[in-house]
Amino acid sequence: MLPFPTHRYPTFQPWPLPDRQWPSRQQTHAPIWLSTDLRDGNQALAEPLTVEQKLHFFDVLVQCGFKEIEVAFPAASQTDFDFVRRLIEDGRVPDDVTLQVITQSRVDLIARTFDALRGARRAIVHLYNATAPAWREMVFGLDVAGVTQLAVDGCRLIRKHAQQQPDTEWVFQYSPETFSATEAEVALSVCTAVIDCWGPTPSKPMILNLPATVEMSTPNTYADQIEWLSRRLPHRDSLILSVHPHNDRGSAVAAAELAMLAGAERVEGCLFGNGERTGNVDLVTLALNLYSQGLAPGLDFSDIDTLRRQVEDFLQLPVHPRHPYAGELVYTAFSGSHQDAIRKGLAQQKADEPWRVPYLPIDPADVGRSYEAVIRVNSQSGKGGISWLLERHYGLRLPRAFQTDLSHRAQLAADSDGKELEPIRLYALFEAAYLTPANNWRYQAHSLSNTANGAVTLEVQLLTANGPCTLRGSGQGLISALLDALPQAVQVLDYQEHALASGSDACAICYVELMLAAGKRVLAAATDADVERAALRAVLAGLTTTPTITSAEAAA
Ligand SMILES: CC(=O)SCCNC(=O)CCNC(=O)[C@H](O)C(C)(C)COP(=O)(O)OP(=O)(O)OC[C@H]1O[C@@H](n2cnc3c(N)ncnc32)[C@H](O)[C@@H]1OP(=O)(O)O
Ligand SMILES: CC(C)C(=O)C(=O)O
Repeated sequence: MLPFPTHRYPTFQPWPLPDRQWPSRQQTHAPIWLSTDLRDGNQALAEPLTVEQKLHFFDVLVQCGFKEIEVAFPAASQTDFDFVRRLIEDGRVPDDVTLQVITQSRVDLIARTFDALRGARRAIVHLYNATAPAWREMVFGLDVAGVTQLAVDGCRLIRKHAQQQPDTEWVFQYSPETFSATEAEVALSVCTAVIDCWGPTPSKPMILNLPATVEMSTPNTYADQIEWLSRRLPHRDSLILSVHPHNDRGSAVAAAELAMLAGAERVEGCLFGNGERTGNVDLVTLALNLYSQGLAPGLDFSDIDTLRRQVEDFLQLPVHPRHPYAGELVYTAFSGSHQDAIRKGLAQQKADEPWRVPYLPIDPADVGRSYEAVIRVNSQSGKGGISWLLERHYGLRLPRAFQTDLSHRAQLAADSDGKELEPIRLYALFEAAYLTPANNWRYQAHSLSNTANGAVTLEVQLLTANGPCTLRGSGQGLISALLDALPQAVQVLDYQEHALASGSDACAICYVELMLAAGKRVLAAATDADVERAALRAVLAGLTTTPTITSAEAAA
């Protein structure tokens, strides 16, 4: 890289718009969407789609709810031409969907474009030519008047062909390609010439599409360009102002959003941001950004995973795991404090109230994602996430001391495994630490009877290494009777129980935190179909099991 890149990359000069209005506007509705997956997206593939693939992709786009779909550059290849014919001849275009095709301003290409569209109910013919200085000088060898003439000639020719096929409802679209790199006055004069040539009316508007063919500047600068032009264009009420942002600087979505505030009524882009170089603007992100602000996007992405897989399959390109809304990892929290907040948020979120769950911009369920994927555990995770997973998958509602203790065990396991801990692994850690007594004697049976003074007496049969043995005690309840029966001094610091999901053999779980002799704190648990047995077995399991918590952990 150059130490001083000033001369190689001159700073982009914004168009002058000191009284810009767009920063204080708010988006109130979705734009008209145009999917150019089958044209701009397709032209960016190493292996462009076949007719069959395009047909399938077209159906997917229709299912998403697109009403305008740029399906081809029909004059570019036989495949594109045949595809347009198949759509029309096989009657595959729903009545509320309009086909769009693109052409350069060349006599033969325009003629072939109209041949491809013969018999279409309604079609948008999209004419483009670049207008920015580098393209004028290096590509066309033309001055401003020359590129203006190229556009006007194309417009006239399109009108002539349209008149020859009067059964189709024609819509004209013009793009000053490289608009955002064009000088303000040049963009205005070329667009004005084309508008005057076509003669749109409010009832028969034309589409004026203003591409950021190469993203040249910050999104606010693009928005200024859109507002600057929008205010000066003739016949503004007869124009549908459209934008077509590319993502060279990684800010195409922001550029489209600000452009809409600045007056754009229509957005052209691709699913998941496919397209030339760094891609076209991602329509999924744009639409779901609107959705997350309470605006109906008019596109349906309620099964985002299926859509993502379909598109990956068509394009043979992966969608990044962190792609907004659609990536495999975007509804997943690994880090402890995020997991804790999400778990608390999900527990408190009510179905019919505004979405407030921390760290999740939308409810994953709205796009068909499951809650299971929200929290995953690795060495960066804390007790909140671990508890949430054990609750989701095994119905365990861990008391706080267990959460803290198990999270330390999980940290050690994650460090030594060197990978994510699945719920089954977490349960195994829980089982080994608290459910599996490390002592060599086992509960066999018990009997509990009430005494006249409201107390209870308890008899517990154990099987020890030396044979059967019976413990006897009495107290105000089951646990105090058991403590009375035990030969050693034991204190129960915490006792909690809850029912487990029906259908399992074990229908209750008891958790105990015990204080043994010499200040040793122990955690133990037991599951059982009978809650009394679960309680007794939990305390008995704790007497010699290894799980201990340090005083620092206990304080936490
Ligand atoms: C930004 C965009 O995405 S615009 C859309 C771009 N999409 C595509 O190009 C995909 C399909 N294109 C193609 O298959 C081919 O380019 C074709 C079939 C359209 C044309 O092919 P060819 O004529 O063989 O060649 P090629 O593309 O190299 O032609 C460039 C010529 O077109 C001219 N040209 C480029 N754009 C335009 C335009 N909008 N209007 C008129 N002429 C144009 C160039 O100046 C150049 O002219 P020259 O040959 O006199 O120097
Ligand atoms: C022709 C236009 C709309 C285009 O594809 C672009 O500028 O990227």
